[in-house]
Amino acid sequence: MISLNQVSKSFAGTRVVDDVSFSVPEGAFLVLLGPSGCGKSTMLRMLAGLEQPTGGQIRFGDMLVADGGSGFALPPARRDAGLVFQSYALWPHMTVAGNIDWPLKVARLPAEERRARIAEAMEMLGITQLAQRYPGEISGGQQQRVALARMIAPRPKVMLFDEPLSNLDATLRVEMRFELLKVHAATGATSVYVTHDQVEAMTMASHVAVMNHGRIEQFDAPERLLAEPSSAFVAGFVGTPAANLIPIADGKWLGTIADAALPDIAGHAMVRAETIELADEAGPRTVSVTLAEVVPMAGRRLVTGVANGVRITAITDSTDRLPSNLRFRLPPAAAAIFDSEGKRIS
Ligand SMILES: Nc1ncnc2c1ncn2[C@@H]1O[C@H](COP(=O)(O)OP(=O)(O)OP(=O)(O)O)[C@@H](O)[C@H]1O
Repeated sequence: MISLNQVSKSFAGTRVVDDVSFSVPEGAFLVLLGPSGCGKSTMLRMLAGLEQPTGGQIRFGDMLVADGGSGFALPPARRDAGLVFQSYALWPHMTVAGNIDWPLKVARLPAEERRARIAEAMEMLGITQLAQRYPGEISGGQQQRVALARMIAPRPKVMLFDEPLSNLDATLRVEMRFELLKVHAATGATSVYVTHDQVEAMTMASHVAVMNHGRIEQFDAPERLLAEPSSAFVAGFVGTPAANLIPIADGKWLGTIADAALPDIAGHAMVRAETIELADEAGPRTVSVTLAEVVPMAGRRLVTGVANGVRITAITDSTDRLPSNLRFRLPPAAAAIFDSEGKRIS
């Protein structure tokens, strides 16, 4: 339903979005995931119509909304798209109901229809009892619910979210993820959600576009990013904990521990934390490490050690004794191999 064809964006000659193409079906929940500065907000702003691409086309269904080549851009108000930011941007002098009513007024809907839509949106976000309060009289989490209600009231076909939960505390953030998905499912809209938080992406998305330096590293279902990362960047960015990327050279782990199973190249081997064992004694594929940290996680422990300056994380049971001379035993085969440019080769 949303499709991008070779979309690029430059600011003063610097490309911040570089040749991006993908499409998602109607009703998808697409997450644009990547580190700060990778171009995800710029992508979202181009979808909203707040920025114009310098190259390529954006379509919502059959409707062309922007074409960098010809300079065509459908104005934001005619894209049937709603946008929610990190800052709630509510009108402080209007009540909750007034804020939600505002886009409906702008769209010149009849008063009765407006009243019904406000009630419906407040009901969906569980804020009916706040209708007559002012933004200054409600909490941050409630303000974000009002911002969401205001966005869905006009029933947009496309919902755009720019890190909408990052101002909320951790508990509220988890709760709001669920609320947001409920709203997404109830409206049937196609959503695009920007975040740098991979947990958010993994728990919410139907499709994820992992971005790095303005390009899409991988466009896939969340579980595929974990199971089959297409680059070292993706492997190191997703997962809790992310997989280890251990340098290899000349068929040796860390350039020092020979292993016939390793290819004779310089690059990185992906090794999942749960496949590393703790060892008391030296043996095949064991690496001496200096203990760096031990972190409890869901009844188990993440044990991180450093070997040759490389941090390696293993998962152990909480009851396992940590050897005084800590060693990690690497698995017989790496889960993936990446070349020196980070491209997956096996
Ligand atoms: N209006 C602008 N003029 C010039 N450069 C810009 C403009 N907007 C964004 N940029 C640059 O484009 C790059 C991508 O920015 P963008 O905000 O899209 O990244 P992001 O991935 O959303 O990062 P963050 O998570 O920090 O918001 C950055 O280097 C940024 O400085």
